[in-house]
Amino acid sequence: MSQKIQLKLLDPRLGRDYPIPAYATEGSAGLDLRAMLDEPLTLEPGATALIKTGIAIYIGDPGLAAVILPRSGLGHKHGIVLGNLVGLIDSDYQGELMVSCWNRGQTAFEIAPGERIAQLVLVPVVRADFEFVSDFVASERGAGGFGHTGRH
Ligand SMILES: O=c1ccn([C@H]2C[C@H](O)[C@@H](COP(=O)(O)OP(=O)(O)OP(=O)(O)O)O2)c(=O)[nH]1
Ligand SMILES: [Mg+2]
Repeated sequence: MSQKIQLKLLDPRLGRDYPIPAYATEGSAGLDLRAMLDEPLTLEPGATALIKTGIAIYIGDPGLAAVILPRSGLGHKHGIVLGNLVGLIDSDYQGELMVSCWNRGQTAFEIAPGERIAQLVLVPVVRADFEFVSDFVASERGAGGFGHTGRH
């Protein structure tokens, strides 16, 4: 399924020096986001940096949102994940998409200008229309959680 989403290119290097945002394959769920840095950035172990992506999107529909997720190769091999673990992009956000890059690894990692550092996934959203009650109809689980059903 696809959906028209407005996108602004905020950095002139996109479409000139680096490809404009595009899905890598027909089946890709994620759209890679690039680090619009002016020079290489070394992320020391444990360090976090907020990195511009050079793009803004306006989702516009409250029934949709986007999430920013780590790229698996960077996360698994180099420890480069997100400082907020997952980024949530509200449907009414119109600012530049920012990526909080966190080096959770043991070695420094250099991010090159234009490098693909994370990915954006559009997701459906169901917003709650709360009905305030004082009791719930009993369920099988009740209030049991956090390992209540055992390990194996
Ligand atoms: O990784 C991220 C996470 C968020 N955002 C933008 C889009 C999102 O709609 C907005 C607010 O994010 P969130 O609600 O998660 O942050 P907050 O700390 O609650 O800020 P706010 O008070 O602005 O809602 O920041 C990003 O660009 N990148
Ligand atoms: Mg918020």
